[in-house]
Amino acid sequence: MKKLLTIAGSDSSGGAGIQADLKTFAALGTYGMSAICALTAQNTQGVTMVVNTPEEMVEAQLDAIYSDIPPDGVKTGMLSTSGITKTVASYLEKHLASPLVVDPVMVATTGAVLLEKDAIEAYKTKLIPLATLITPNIPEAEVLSGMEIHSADDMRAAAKKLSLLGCQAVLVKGGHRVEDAMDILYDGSDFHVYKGERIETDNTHGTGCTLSSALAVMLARGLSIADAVTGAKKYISGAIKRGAADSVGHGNGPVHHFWFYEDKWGDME
Ligand SMILES: Nc1ncnc2c1ncn2[C@@H]1O[C@H](COP(=O)(O)OP(=O)(O)O)[C@@H](O)[C@H]1O
Ligand SMILES: Cc1ncc(COP(=O)(O)O)c(N)n1
Repeated sequence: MKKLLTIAGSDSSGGAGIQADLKTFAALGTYGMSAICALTAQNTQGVTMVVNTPEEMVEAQLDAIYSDIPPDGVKTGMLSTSGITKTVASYLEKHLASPLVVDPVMVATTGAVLLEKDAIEAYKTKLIPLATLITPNIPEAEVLSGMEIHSADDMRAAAKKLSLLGCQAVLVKGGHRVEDAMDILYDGSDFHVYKGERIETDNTHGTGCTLSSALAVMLARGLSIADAVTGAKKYISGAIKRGAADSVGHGNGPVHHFWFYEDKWGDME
């Protein structure tokens, strides 16, 4: 059994962050672990409070995990501050022995800021160079690359530019483009285009977290980066479709993970 680690923030409403990551790991048949970098008081309508984890506690969680259960795959999500981003990067630089997916979470679907501005430099110089794959959405790719993205060609150019930061591959996610849900991967030599059917729904809370967790699972299982994206995209599309059919909360509802085994177990109502 593969063992997966998420280094991210907690979402009290269970739709994004650590909770989405652990649900994804479980649904895909792996053992999930977590190092919590921030607590958010959050629901489908917004974030009302954030408490950051002390940096020594972030390191203590990582030590507890790595000294006993070294993970086969790792993902990072909300790291909140420059200090936490640097702590995670310097720990992984010494201990990482598996694929790493970096989801550079900056803003929640509901609009709340989840990363302090001065952490961008630490992402670019310390964390991203360690990554197998980074998964910015369009606004995040704009911040990290310093260029505006209006077209698929711009997505390609940004992906190529971001790969120069030293990661192996870049997936620019197109969920924020109104007309489609097309993602573009640059794997260091070639571009791969993943065309998704756009599902009409506001229930997209947790899409990025879920996709990056599924990617970490696929990479831990030894798939190529291009095949890992195909697999993870299939998982997130199913989860968005199921979330669209069964709303939770009063705002941007979450995606649902039980679609993956619903045929077998039913929805247990
Ligand atoms: N309405 C949608 N229909 C289909 N796929 C979507 C939709 N919204 C997002 N996706 C897909 O979900 C994944 C996460 O993308 P995105 O929402 O852009 O990330 P983030 O949550 O980081 O903003 C991508 O593969 C994207 O194409
Ligand atoms: C703790 C936490 N981490 C990440 C996100 C981003 O979520 P999304 O997947 O919707 O971009 C979030 N809203 N909360």
